[in-house]
Amino acid sequence: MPSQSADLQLSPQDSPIPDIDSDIYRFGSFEPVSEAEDSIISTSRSPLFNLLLNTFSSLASNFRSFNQGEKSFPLFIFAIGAILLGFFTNLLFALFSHPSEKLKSPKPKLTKINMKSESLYSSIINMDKKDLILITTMLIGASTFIFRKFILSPRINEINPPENSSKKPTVSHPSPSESSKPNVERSIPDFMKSNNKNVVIVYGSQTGTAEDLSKRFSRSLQTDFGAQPLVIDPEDFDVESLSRISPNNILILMLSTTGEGEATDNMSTWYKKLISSDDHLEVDFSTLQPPDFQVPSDDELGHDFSFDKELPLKNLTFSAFGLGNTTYEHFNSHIKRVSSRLVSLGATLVGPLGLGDDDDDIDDDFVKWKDSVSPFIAEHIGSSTSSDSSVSYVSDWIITEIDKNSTEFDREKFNRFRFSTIENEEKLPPSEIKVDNKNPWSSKVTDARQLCHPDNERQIIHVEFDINDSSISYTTGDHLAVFPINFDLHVQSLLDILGVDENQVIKAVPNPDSTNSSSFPYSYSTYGNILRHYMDVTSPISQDILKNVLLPNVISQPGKDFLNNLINDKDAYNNLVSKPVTSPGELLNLLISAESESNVSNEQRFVLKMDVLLSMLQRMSPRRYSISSSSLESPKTLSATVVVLKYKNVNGLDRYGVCSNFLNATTDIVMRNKQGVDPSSNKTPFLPKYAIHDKMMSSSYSKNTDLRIPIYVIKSSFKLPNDPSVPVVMVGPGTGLSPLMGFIRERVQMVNSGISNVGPTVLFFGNRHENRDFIYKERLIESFGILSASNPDSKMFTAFSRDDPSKKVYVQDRIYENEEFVYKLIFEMGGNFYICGDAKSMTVDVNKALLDITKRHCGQGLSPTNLIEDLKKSGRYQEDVWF
Ligand SMILES: Cc1cc2nc3c(=O)[nH]c(=O)nc-3n(C[C@H](O)[C@H](O)[C@H](O)COP(=O)(O)O)c2cc1C
Repeated sequence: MPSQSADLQLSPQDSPIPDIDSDIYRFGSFEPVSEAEDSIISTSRSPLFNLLLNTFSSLASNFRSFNQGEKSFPLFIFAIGAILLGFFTNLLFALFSHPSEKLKSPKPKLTKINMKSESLYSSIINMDKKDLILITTMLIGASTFIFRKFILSPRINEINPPENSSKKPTVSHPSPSESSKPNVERSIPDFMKSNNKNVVIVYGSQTGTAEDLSKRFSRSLQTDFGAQPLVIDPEDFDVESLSRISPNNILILMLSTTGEGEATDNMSTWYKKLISSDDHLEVDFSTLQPPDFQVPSDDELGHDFSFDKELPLKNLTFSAFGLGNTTYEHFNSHIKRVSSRLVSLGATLVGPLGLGDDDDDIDDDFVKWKDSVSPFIAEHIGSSTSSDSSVSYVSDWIITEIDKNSTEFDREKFNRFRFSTIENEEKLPPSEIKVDNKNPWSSKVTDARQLCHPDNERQIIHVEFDINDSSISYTTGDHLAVFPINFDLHVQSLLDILGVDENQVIKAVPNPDSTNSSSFPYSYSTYGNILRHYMDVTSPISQDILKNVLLPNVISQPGKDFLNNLINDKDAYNNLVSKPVTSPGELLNLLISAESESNVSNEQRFVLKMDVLLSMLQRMSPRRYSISSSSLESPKTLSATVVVLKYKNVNGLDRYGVCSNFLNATTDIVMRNKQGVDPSSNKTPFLPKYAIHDKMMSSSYSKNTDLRIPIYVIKSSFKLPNDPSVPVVMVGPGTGLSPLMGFIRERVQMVNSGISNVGPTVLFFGNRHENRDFIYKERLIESFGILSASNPDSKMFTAFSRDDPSKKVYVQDRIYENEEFVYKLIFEMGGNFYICGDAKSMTVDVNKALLDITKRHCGQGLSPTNLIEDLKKSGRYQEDVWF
């Protein structure tokens, strides 16, 4: 793969690692400075002044490095202790080691002091009481200022543990506004003004849904109401500029909730500034300090408006839609809190607050909200309705075919297998490259193998990534996000409809008239690569995109009729598109067939252009998996355990999960690269076909070429207890075993490293057949051998549901069989309980089992529901589940 070759030459040792030990030595013991420095310092300042200055600067520098995550909390406390110790030792040493001098010397006259030779003692002795009081006050004052965060808000560390932030690499994006100075490039009103926009849509999205809905909403506001919307990522703009948005314009928030009721990563800076509280779920806004909002200039406000410091968002009007899932405890809490906060700062909410539920039909929730809120928005901005709107379709992209031999062609920017949004990233050392969803790291796949018997109904695979050459770090229980490559079937059908050569170089730049402000990572690519790597060519196209993008590009009446039927009749759309999960290529072929059947003339026939196609498709979104390795055991390698998704749709056609099948295809490549054997020679070829698989398996391709896949890590709160002696009871059937495998290996590692008090580790694992899909069998047996030797209460219970057709057993049955043991570990010994896997049936059944056994064993006077509630509140009940 043509990526990162230069970066890979760098070993982690090449990266600038802060020298922690020397920091402590230097600050704590006042290591002598060089002669040159010495002369400058000693001729200009007294030793006491230097001591104070050094102490303050050491305190400040340590605090800065801790705050930026370069230093862990224990190290930081240690360093501070050493500095203060150094300060007082120097002070006491100076006073007590010169008793004779103290006795002998009368107070020297100030005019006689030779600064170069003045001792610390003499500079102290020269002070009168007032000086001492002044200096002591300064020291206390400065320390209070430096540690104000801890003094005023002692729980800040618990929310943002420095351990996590310490793993953050140096950020190479332009940082969000650190001062309240308006930065024109990061100012929403300035950007709106220069682009002539009157609606700004801000999306907070973790996996792309909110981003996609924002773009759809923007297009429909443009087409239906002649609005001039702009879709932005909050990471690129300053929240402080909201106060300057023109009262005649409108802000629309489209925010999804993630984690346990948390803000998405791209909203985290805005969120922290708006709701800077240690308890993000229950906040009394009146006690919060608002962000340092920018003061609008007179010409930014009409004569009816004024700026009010107490209500800095008084001139702001906004609408809001949240994306959430009712199965989560804190349903849509992100949008609810941000909206209430804006209102508390004076902003006005127009239309209903939309609360989309991903557990049901979030698309439907969005469409209903959009239809109800759009007239309010149009009225606020004084826009016309579609009938007299002149706007129809505006492409998001301007696409130009480029001759590879022309001077316009920039080879440096061509076809990088990288999603990077960072300029000149390849010139930076890997340790300085921040890895996140906008900037994943193409990580080397070091292992990929199938875990189930080849005849099993479904395959589960183990994939391992090497993160040694990147700034990625993880802790056990975190999640891995993977960007897949599309399989050939849908890519090829789109290339055929476009009628282009997939290797033709093209330049794709965002259309300045479009509402979409994002761009491809590199502007030069090929038709084939854009469709393979960057776009979602599998998910069905929504009704409003059919209406706003495709319909305006269809000329023939039969073509329009075909589309209008899908746009206006929800049942027709469901039957033809959503239920069969019809891909964009399949749908376009149906349109083309409809025209052919009606004998539409060649001039009238639909012709697909790349810019129209790109405006129709969603961006490729990363797929999220629980990490199945332990960071204690393998900090530089992480693994995922993935079930390969294949099924037949309502019409009996094959449907494939894009990422799981892609990862499955890598098992061949890895096996060939590792063992030099060609595994596909003796088995039926993989379906669906991936070009990368065929290319890397072809005889002309070097076996030494690394297979690299773009990934990043998402922090999770699914964690083992800090105290290793706490018992853990874990339930994880199927791939639910994934994060629990990481937990088990972590505890094995603890035992192996000599920790003698590792508490009981109990696993309930289940699958269909013991001899076909008992994944990680040998590893589990080995692990529980070690764990039970260290603690006899460490046990593994298995349930294989289809081995005995007369009696199906599931994990919850094993829990009932061992209910006393489970109750004792959780409620009598204060253990943690973990569930991982399918959120619908399995989680419900296991929760019922937990409640039942609690009822039976808790005894009179105790409420089983309260006990379970307490378990949840104290963080001892944790779920990592998927839908
Ligand atoms: C790991 C994870 C955590 C989530 N946590 C919550 C939550 O606490 N509350 C909620 O209402 N929805 C929660 N959701 C549901 C998402 O908000 C919902 O699926 C949304 O459509 C995702 O939008 P996005 O793709 O723009 O990030 C969570 C989803 C995931 C994957």
